[in-house]
Amino acid sequence: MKIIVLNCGSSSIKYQLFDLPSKEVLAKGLVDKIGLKGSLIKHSRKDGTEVKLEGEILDHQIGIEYLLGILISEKYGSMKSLDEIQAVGHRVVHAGEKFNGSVYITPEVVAALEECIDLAPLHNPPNLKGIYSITKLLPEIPQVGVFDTAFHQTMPDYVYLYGIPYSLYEKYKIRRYGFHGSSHRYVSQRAAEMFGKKLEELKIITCHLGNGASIAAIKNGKSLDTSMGMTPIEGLMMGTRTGDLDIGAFIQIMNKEEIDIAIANTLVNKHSGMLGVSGVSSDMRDVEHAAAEGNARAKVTLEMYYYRIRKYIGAYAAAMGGVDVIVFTGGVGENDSMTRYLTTKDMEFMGLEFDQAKNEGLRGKEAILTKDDSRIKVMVIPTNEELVIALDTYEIVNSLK
Ligand SMILES: Nc1ncnc2c1ncn2[C@@H]1O[C@H](COP(=O)(O)OP(=O)(O)O)[C@@H](O)[C@H]1O
Ligand SMILES: CC(=O)OP(=O)(O)O
Ligand SMILES: [Mg+2]
Repeated sequence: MKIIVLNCGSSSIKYQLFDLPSKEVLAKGLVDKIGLKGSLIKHSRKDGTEVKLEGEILDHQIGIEYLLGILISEKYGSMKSLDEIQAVGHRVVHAGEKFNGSVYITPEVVAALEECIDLAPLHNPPNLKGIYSITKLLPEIPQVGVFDTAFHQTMPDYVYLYGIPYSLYEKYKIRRYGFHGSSHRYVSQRAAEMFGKKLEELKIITCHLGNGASIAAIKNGKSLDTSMGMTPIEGLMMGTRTGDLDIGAFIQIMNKEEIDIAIANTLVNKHSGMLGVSGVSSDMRDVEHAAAEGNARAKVTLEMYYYRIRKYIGAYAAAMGGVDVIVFTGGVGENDSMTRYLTTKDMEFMGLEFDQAKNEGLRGKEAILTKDDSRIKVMVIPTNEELVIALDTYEIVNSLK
């Protein structure tokens, strides 16, 4: 069965064409700078054929028309006709309290996701544009929604409630939801396989460190807690997002700078985090480079970044009454040996014996980074959110038959 996986962001679409059940990726690519100057598609096929096409891509639907065109083109395509596509799976960031798993998309599901726009104003609108576009372009094809929030719906009420008047939760569903659920789910399952134990018997801390970053405490296979909250701003310091911030400080900033809600939102989402503190970049490699050249603000940015992760690891170990595995994933977690070392060193007191020889220089592949007799294992597991989406889509579409 051929399945397209779409991850529609505000100005980009990441896509992959899967063959299931073989799990083979037949093609993948990125439509970038949608609605901006210099929009383009980068596409690559299983056999290594690559192509970069520039064109006017004014909106998501045009972007999807382009990518479908490439998928069936004679020169770069992987299919003879669009009739070969049997399902489309979408990453949708926010599904509120309605869904604790992936679902077949119906008009009712679309309406429920539209209701979540206020909870994720930056993410849900482009995700929905992907669904609207496929509904128009391929109306007969079943679509499945795979939600970032779904995996964390197991969090108990004392974890997800904020200390605000309860009526605000009742009226507006203001509570913690958590994100990156497909990634936390995937790497925790892989960690159990690599450990050779059942997921239901393990206490796992998963650190998803990409541009957006979150940590989860997964006890007996269920998400107990995660660092992101109602929005993907809470928790770790990220590329451009603040992470945890005193609301009093935020009110002061709005007051002193005389900024409105829209600007304040941009400030905490796009101009903060590593970019805001360092003044250099939101990209870990650039900040590390600047720090190595002696840039003091870049150095303190890195220290802040590592420290927050350590603090959450300690908190989650206590919350779960112990930890068996700590997993690193996402662009930073998979590639950056310095981050892995500085966030887990000196933890012998809790039974973690880090092995720097195994860590140094390791990039983008599965590995265990602790000494063989270390009670707690530290692992690197490259995430694969697209595969999770493809597998869920496959299962749901098969169950419809
Ligand atoms: N070799 C590397 N060393 C350090 N950081 C890296 C490396 N490769 C990628 N990164 C970092 O990973 C981050 C992007 O993570 P990624 O998971 O790809 O992002 P996204 O959340 O957009 O999917 C960037 O901060 C980037 O600097
Ligand atoms: C929810 C979220 O933070 O997603 P991303 O990491 O893709 O920005
Ligand atoms: Mg990612």
